[in-house]
Amino acid sequence: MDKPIVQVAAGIIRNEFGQIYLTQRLEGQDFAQSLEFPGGKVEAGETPEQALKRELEEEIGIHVLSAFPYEHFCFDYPNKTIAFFFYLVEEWVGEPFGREGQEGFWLAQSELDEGQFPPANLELIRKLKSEL
Ligand SMILES: Nc1nc2c([nH]c(=O)n2[C@@H]2O[C@H](COP(=O)(O)OP(=O)(O)OP(=O)(O)O)[C@@H](O)[C@H]2O)c(=O)[nH]1
Ligand SMILES: [Mg+2]
Repeated sequence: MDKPIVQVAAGIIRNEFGQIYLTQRLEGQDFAQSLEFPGGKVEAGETPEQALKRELEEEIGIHVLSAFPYEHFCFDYPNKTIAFFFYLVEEWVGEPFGREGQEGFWLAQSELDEGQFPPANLELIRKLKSEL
């Protein structure tokens, strides 16, 4: 059987100090405990940008004012293929926090460590670090 293709929209939320807001995936989720860029699955009838805005409200309680496409790629996991839409978010209202009980924190872009993220994030983290 063909693997399902899931679309995921996530935000690279960067503040005026060049820090990025990350959250830790919860116990019971896939890749529990690994770090992630907040976001989630695009639902039927949504554009990736609409999904991004909804997910960032739900997961970290911010209202996104503008988001720019940063990277789009597909990654094959054993059980599914994920089509990722990563956005750079530098304008929002509210202070992000782990609204679903997950840990959240700011980290300097230079301190990102690809080893702490799911494998799909490898090239993205390298790109973010290479741009400094
Ligand atoms: N949000 C996010 N998901 C990622 C990243 N990297 C990565 O491999 N993923 C994978 O992409 C999928 C995202 O789905 P999710 O679990 O966040 O979906 P969701 O928020 O809609 O949650 P739900 O399905 O529990 O309601 C997961 O399989 C997750 O492991 C990332 O940086 N951010
Ligand atoms: Mg999510």
